Amino acid sequence: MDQFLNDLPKAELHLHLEGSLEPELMFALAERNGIKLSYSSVDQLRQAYDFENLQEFLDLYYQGAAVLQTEQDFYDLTWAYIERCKAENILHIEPFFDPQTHTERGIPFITVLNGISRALTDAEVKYGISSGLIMCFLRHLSEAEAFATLEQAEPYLDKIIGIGLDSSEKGHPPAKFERVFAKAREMGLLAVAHAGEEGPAQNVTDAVDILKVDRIDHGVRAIDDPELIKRLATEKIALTVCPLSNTRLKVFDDMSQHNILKMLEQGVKVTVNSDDPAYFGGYLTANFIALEKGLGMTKEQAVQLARNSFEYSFAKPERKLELLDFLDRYCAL
Ligand code: HPA
Ligand SMILES: [Zn+2]
Repeated sequence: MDQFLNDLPKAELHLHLEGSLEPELMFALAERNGIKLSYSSVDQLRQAYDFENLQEFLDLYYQGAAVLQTEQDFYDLTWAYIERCKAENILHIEPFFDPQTHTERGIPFITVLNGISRALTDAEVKYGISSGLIMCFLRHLSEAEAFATLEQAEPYLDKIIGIGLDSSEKGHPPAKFERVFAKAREMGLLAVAHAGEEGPAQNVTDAVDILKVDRIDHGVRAIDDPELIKRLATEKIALTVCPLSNTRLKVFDDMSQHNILKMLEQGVKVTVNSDDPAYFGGYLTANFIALEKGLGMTKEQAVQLARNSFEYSFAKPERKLELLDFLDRYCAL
């Protein structure tokens, strides 16, 4: 089954590039850039990845991102993730990046964007992996700062397909970003938002009604509102669920408690994703394997989850058909 899940053609729709920064690369970049880390070794750093909640993770995640300085650093970060995609038969990706994490430290927006998008172009040319890049606003920062970030992105909209909303959900509800999401949608960008990860089901409803998102990131707390679950299913508003992230951040005590398969049975368009794999103990295949081990996910359910990842991706219609065809042919083997 592990090999079947690894080779299963799939897309990843919820992956923070900064969250794919492995400790080894963090140390290498720190050395390259003459930065002193507050951990003495890769092992010591890994041991610190023991989180009680989202905020404890975010504190380390922002600290780690400080080693990213040059365009080449952002290229190397992105390329390391693409090599994992190649190894796991991930054929389409829609990764997130957090420009404000970098611009706040004085790294120019264009340095970040160029490094990432050059790697995404190489992924297409070298491996045929298609992609769409999503720029996230940090919700603990102000609306004005989100507007300033959107303005910085404006000359480069050919390199960005959509906007997202991440960071601390508690205390920063979707409504805070209503106007900036409206502006971004007017500019032709698609929209997603983290909602219902640590926050209530109401945040999922508000992300749909107020931010008018095309997809919800996490969304697992929607289960608390049966009417919302029905609505997500009938309106085909997909959720990008991240099982290992949810157990590592104690959204669920144990994988056996996870509700992804329950939502799948209820007709919700759920997908599997890794979120921040360098911090949460595994990439996309590891998340599928965790569902098999912890929840008894069947092959048929795995295929449906992979199918959803293509169907609810933002890939162009021709590419979507091609991706679904890869999946059909794999299943016919
Ligand atoms: O899971 C997450 N939630 C919110 N913000 C994040 N930024 C990276 N990962 C996450
Ligand atoms: Zn996330």
